Amino acid sequence: MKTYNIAVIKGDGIGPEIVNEAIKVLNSVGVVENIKFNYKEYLLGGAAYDAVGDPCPDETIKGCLESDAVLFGSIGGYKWESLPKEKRPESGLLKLRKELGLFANIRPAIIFDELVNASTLKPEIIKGVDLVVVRELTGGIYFGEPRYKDKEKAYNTMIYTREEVERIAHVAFKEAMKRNKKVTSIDKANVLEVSEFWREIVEEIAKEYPEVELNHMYVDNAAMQLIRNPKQFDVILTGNIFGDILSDEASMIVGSIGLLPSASIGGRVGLFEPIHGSAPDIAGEQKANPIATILSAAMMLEYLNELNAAKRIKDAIKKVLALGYRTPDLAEFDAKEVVNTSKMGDLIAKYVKD
Ligand SMILES: NC(=O)C1=CN([C@@H]2O[C@H](COP(=O)(O)OP(=O)(O)OC[C@H]3O[C@@H](n4cnc5c(N)ncnc54)[C@H](O)[C@@H]3O)[C@@H](O)[C@H]2O)C=CC1
Ligand SMILES: CC(C)CC(=O)C(=O)O
Ligand SMILES: [Mg+2]
Repeated sequence: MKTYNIAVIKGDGIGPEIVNEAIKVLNSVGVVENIKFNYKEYLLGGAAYDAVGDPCPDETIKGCLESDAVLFGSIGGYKWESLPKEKRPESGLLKLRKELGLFANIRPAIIFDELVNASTLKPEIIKGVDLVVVRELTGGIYFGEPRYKDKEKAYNTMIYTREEVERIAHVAFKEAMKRNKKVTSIDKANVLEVSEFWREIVEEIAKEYPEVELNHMYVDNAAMQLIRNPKQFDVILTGNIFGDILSDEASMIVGSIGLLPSASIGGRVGLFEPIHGSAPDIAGEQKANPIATILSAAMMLEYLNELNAAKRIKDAIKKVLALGYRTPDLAEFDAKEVVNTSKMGDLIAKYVKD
């Protein structure tokens, strides 16, 4: 039997609800695939601030580094919005990503055939969508110095170094080599020097991957093209803020933000989390869709090279959707039965054994 030590960070808002379902599914698939998971919980975000006065305690960083992988829910909420920035949950998450060296965030947006009607876009536009956003995660404007705010002015700095662009470009081109060999690099090079620089370096790295077709797109056009014709994209390579925004947009192409998982890699240990936040508007109500987190657990299994177990989870999700079970976010799309967070987890945990 294989054993993995998993650092679990439930976080705030819907975080505990969705992570509980992912653990339920992992345990179920572990039984059939002979895998044991040892979970150890750590605090991050608002929960960590409330407990120890720090949104990213050293113990959490250390615990993650000592684990085989990290499973994370979400952080943030109204309660902590007026704290000084360094004490806010979001700062805790940014610090954790930086400390763990997780510079690459892989966010696949793949339509389930069972959900082709689950979009405001026409089925012919979205059927077959299979794209992945490769988002730079530890640089750009979220981290750039100087940053400043007073009553009269405020600013942030979008900065990328050569090394940062090179390494994320390699991740995107390698991803494209495993897929349809197309990279669209998204920037704002018509206005920003940092984007011009990004573009030049991406062009240089592209020479090492002659089989991959590279094109560039301005981010405003990309936001429109994602809706107009999402199937033109294979791998989207972009910076921290643009990737954050475009991946939330991409989630609505496939039906709901509650469906998109992610893997953050680049350091000694990978971290797996849904792309969405802590959804304080529905927290504690068992309304959240846990599929994004369960798919993140499947990405974690792929990272651990447990490919059969990962496939079982993805197949089980398809099966449950095909049977017409929907959480409230997808209730209006071919639902035979609307179920809560826990019931959705139960169903997926049941069908992973089939
Ligand atoms: N990685 C993380 O932990 C992230 C944390 N946040 C934080 O989360 C808090 C809320 O941020 P928002 O801008 O409202 O974004 P959000 O992603 O939490 O929620 C946006 C909307 O999507 C819905 N939603 C999100 N996840 C869902 C799910 N699994 N099932 C069904 N509906 C879902 C919410 O109910 C809400 O209406 C903030 O404090 C924000 O900073 C935001 C994004 C990422
Ligand atoms: C809350 C932020 C720190 C990040 C974010 O929105 C994301 O990673 O999707
Ligand atoms: Mg985001």
